[in-house]
Amino acid sequence: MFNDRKLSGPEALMEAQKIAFAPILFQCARLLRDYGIFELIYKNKRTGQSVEEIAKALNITTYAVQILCETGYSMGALDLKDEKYYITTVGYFLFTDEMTKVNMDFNHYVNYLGLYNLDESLKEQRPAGLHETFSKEETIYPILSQLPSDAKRSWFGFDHFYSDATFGKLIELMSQRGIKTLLDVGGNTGKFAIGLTSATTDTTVTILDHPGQINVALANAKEKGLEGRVLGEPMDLLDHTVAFPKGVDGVWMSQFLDCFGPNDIVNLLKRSRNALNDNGRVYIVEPFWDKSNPIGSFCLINTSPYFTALANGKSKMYRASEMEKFVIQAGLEVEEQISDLGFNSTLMICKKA
Ligand SMILES: C[S@@+](CC[C@H](N)C(=O)[O-])C[C@H]1O[C@@H](n2cnc3c(N)ncnc32)[C@H](O)[C@@H]1O
Repeated sequence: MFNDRKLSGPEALMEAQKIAFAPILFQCARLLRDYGIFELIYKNKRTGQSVEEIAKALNITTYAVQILCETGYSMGALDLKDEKYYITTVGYFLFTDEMTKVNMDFNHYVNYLGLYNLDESLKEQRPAGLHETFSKEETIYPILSQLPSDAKRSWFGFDHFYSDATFGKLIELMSQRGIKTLLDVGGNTGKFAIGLTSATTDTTVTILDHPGQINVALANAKEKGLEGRVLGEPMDLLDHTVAFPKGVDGVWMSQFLDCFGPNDIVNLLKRSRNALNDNGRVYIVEPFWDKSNPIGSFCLINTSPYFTALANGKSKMYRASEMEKFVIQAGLEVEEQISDLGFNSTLMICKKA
């Protein structure tokens, strides 16, 4: 998928340099965006902008403009002709594309410093980057709502960008299934629970998550007049001795199982199976990277090291074929798979085997 084009030796060596200098390109691209340089050059796309014009318009030094624009030129985001900078399509996407923006913010504010500790994280199977930057907790999840404001905004921005893109279609699908009782495991700030209960008259959704997230979800539900239909049970979902509430029509897990390693996934699926009534189903929503387009696969594969260094040291973005094995190990079987939901997501509907 990624290596179809044959490169000449010099082209391959240039690609290798882009990787070797990736952190520098990344930081310069971010500041070209955040200082408004890309936008200014775009607005003056016919005439181009000199270093002096950019420095004057944005009230920054000519030295800063030179440093950032020269790196911008080297990465293919800017063109330089007759001492004037012009924006390229890559530069245009770097400051206008929403996916690029959430990825960049997530990588800067959440991942950048902690990724320095990827080595120990991999060897010691713990999020050493989290421990060096934000918290000594075992995983990032209990402290999500206490992260520094930029990190918190970027984490939730990243999470919501990818799940919001699927929720419209998923709510439409799920509201037609006649579900009365649903557990939303890892329901986060309640976006799906609120969406589904708003689209139906008799569905009740119980969110299982850390207390910080449940409090936010219940407050959000109350604001929409949905108290009593969106409920919450705070729990540490990694404590596999605690059963989920039983006799439900469905267990919903959206962008949740990728937060765990294989053993925990199988245990969570077993507990989900035990919660179902006879006709109940487990609904898994994941952006599997083997079911995605090349841009989606690239983003998903490169999200995995965040799980290693910052989130928990054990999990990753999975392939659908890996998840199918976990489903079988938990005594379930895949009844139906619906792909191409929003941003490369797949809904896997599972019943008791
Ligand atoms: C990536 S978010 C997914 C949120 C939401 N389902 C969505 O589709 O956007 C994972 C959620 O799982 C929760 N979570 C992860 N590990 C947990 C644990 N051990 N106990 C309780 N909640 C946990 C997190 O707090 C977070 O709300």
